[in-house]
Amino acid sequence: MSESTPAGTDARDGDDSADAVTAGRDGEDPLLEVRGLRKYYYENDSLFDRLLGREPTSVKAVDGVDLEVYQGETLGVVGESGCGKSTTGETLLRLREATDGTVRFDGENVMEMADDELTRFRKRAGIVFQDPFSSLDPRMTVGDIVSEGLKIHNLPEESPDDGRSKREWRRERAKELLERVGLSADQIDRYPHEFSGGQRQRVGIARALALDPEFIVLDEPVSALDVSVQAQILNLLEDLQEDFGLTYLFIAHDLSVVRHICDRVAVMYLGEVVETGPTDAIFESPKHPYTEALLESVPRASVEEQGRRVDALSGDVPSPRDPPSGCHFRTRCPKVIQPATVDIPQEQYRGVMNLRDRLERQGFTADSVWDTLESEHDGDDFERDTVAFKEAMREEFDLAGLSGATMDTVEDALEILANGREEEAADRLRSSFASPCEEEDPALIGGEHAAACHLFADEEFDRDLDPDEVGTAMGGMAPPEPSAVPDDAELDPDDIDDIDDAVGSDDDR
Ligand SMILES: Nc1ncnc2c1ncn2[C@@H]1O[C@H](COP(=O)(O)OP(=O)(O)OP(=O)(O)O)[C@@H](O)[C@H]1O
Repeated sequence: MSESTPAGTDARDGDDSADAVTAGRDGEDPLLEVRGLRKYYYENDSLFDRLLGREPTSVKAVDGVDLEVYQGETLGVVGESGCGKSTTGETLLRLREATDGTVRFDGENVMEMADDELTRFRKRAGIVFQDPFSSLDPRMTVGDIVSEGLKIHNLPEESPDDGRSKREWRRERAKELLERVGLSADQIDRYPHEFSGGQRQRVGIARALALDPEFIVLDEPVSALDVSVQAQILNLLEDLQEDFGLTYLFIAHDLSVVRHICDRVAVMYLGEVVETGPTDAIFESPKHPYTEALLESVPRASVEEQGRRVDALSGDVPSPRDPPSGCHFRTRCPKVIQPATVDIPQEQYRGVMNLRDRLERQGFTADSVWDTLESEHDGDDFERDTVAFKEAMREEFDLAGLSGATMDTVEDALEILANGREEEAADRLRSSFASPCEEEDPALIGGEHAAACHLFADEEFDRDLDPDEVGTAMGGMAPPEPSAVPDDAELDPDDIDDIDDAVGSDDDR
């Protein structure tokens, strides 16, 4: 795949997708509009690599993202680590050059901005980074850190009328900003190491505010902080938004944080937006199985709730060096669609697909199973027993209890695998169990609350799915239902209010 792949060449960039993402606030143009954003990193791409005959590999960190953020709102971007959230934030600010796509800010194409235009954009759009420990230069005082942007932009343009030098003006401005974020002006000459994590993040926020921006990317601004300090920083961000009319893109992996600060949410998985909608809709009736699984993974407060917690997101996010074909989530999706010829319990279909994925993409070998069986064997004379091998595999992949032709195919594949022919075993499973989810990357459809999932591929979300169309293809599954929402996720709004009173208490100063 080349860097120059034009936007609009795959299913995700089709008309449906465009309709979905433009269905924002009625008649209002977004402050920030992102279309078909791609950022691929290239590895093994140096002259040295080429001399050694190594093929360059692309890491599709962001792969066709559409977003819009309206004036004064907070759009949350959530997803597990490695889904491309930070790369999206940094690329849309042009801190990284995009591989493809457009970003419009207040109607201007950011990707085409040069020199003065780009400088003006950088004043209007800022960023707060996740890690308050590494994002502040330890050799600079907080005053210099906060006023650095002013200096770079040569502000103030004219010397102040009151006789102060530009430097003195910047120092005063830094003091005002420190106070505005809940620190003391007296702390201006201190160094980052003299501050707590929460205080450092306040410094990072003051730095982002220095140029009077309209739009700020908040890249996991509270993830590195204790929960009580998180609430204080979230309150501060909300106050600042109100006072200065700020617009935020708020990146987080923690849905409980997003719920209380975001107006709308975009859920990312492996470089793509898989669901987007108003925050309440996302929490109360998630549509995408990935969003449902993320919600299930939100820590519950009460012991009772913890008992109900399920390990909804098993396995790791696949590598963006080799994303799965079709729907990227299909290798972990509990609702992956069965082909029309198969109708087995969904857990077992998931098990078959897990085995296939391990064989096809994760280098799973029969030898590793034999080694385990040997290590569990008591006596000296271990003999390879295919029956024991198949039994172990059935247990590992939830394959017990199958019957008929499905069982025959699985048993066949396990027999082939036991003989060390991994590729052939995968082929056997693929020929009978390939899912429609593997074929095409689903488009983001559904208007204001949109999802990219084959379960909804051709229809509006609120209709009943036609059983003839998906019928056995869904393995007897009902169409997705709204998930229970953990109302008591870690940050209760009441907690935030309570903690608000504590802002300014000694523990964070
Ligand atoms: N400079 C780089 N070179 C190669 N790959 C990269 C580079 N930067 C990021 N990546 C990869 O791109 C993918 C997306 O990374 P990104 O940091 O945007 O994800 P994220 O969702 O923000 O995760 P996190 O919450 O861990 O920061 C990851 O697989 C990451 O390893």
